[in-house]
Amino acid sequence: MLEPVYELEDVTFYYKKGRYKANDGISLTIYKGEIIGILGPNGAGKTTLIKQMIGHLAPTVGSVKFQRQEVSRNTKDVIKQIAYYSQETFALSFLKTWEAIYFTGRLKGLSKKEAKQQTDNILLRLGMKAYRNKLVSKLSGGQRRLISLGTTLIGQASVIILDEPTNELDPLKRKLVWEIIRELNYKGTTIILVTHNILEAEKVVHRVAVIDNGKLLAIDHVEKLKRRVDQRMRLEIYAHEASFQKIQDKLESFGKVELVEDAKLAMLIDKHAIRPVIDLIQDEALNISQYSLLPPSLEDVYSMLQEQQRSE
Ligand SMILES: Nc1ncnc2c1ncn2[C@@H]1O[C@H](COP(=O)(O)OP(=O)(O)OP(=O)(O)O)[C@@H](O)[C@H]1O
Repeated sequence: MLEPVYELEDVTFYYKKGRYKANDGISLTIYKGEIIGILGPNGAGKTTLIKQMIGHLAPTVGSVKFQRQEVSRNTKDVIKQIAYYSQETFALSFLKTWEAIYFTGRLKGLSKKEAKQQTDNILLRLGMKAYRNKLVSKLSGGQRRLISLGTTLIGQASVIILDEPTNELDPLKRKLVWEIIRELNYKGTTIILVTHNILEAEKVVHRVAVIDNGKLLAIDHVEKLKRRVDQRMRLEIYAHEASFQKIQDKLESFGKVELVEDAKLAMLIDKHAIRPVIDLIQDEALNISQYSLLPPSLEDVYSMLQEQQRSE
């Protein structure tokens, strides 16, 4: 039986004395032991939603329950059971790295011995043992984010909310953080993950909630969401920037062509349109250096949902 951890019903939140609606009728359930990704563009309302889940904000309308308790009425109790990693500047910069983690553990109620043991393990796991006596203020931005993550990990909460945990990290450290997230989940921790890094998150999350304009556009398992676009393929085209416009004009009638990286365009095409599209891009005048056809990704689902919402 799936056990609900969070139950959100019709959550609506207004900023600026009721003039700005940041969350609009969001209903969803988060279950014990899952990794759920909350995806959405800047300003979609993700952080506002999370703030209501940890009791920093109370919903204007609707209800947010954590293990059947209304969060806004039991915030002290609820907050003890959750660890939250935010994007905000790390407040403990005046401490040494081990102190920042250790004292957070003590504040969470750990004994001296337990806090010390967990601090040592966390520093080791984060690859930060060599920096244990360095002031947090003297660390690089990425290292500081790791220590901030360390303060989230100490205390071993059963529910962890991570807001952009891989921001500012180099590829190796990002990989480490995804590994740690998987390990925590393997041990039973429920993980709620807010991220823009869809490509990386796709490999880790079980379910995804897509939010845009304050509204929940979809919530489902990654594979089920992908089935919504499985009659299509993703075409990636590498070309010189000077040819982008020509390529976009030529392929316009088959779908939206997006610039995804410096020299890369991508589009979703119906399976029956593959042959005519491939014929078109053979044109030497387009200066295409390489192209590939791939199965659709979570990113494609995400773009499709946004497009659908905007055209409604
Ligand atoms: N304190 C505030 N006062 C007024 N409006 C706010 C406040 N905080 C956020 N907003 C507005 O509410 C909307 C949702 O913001 P929110 O921070 O929840 O989005 P987000 O999805 O977390 O964005 P990002 O990915 O950029 O962090 C935005 O349009 C934002 O401008």
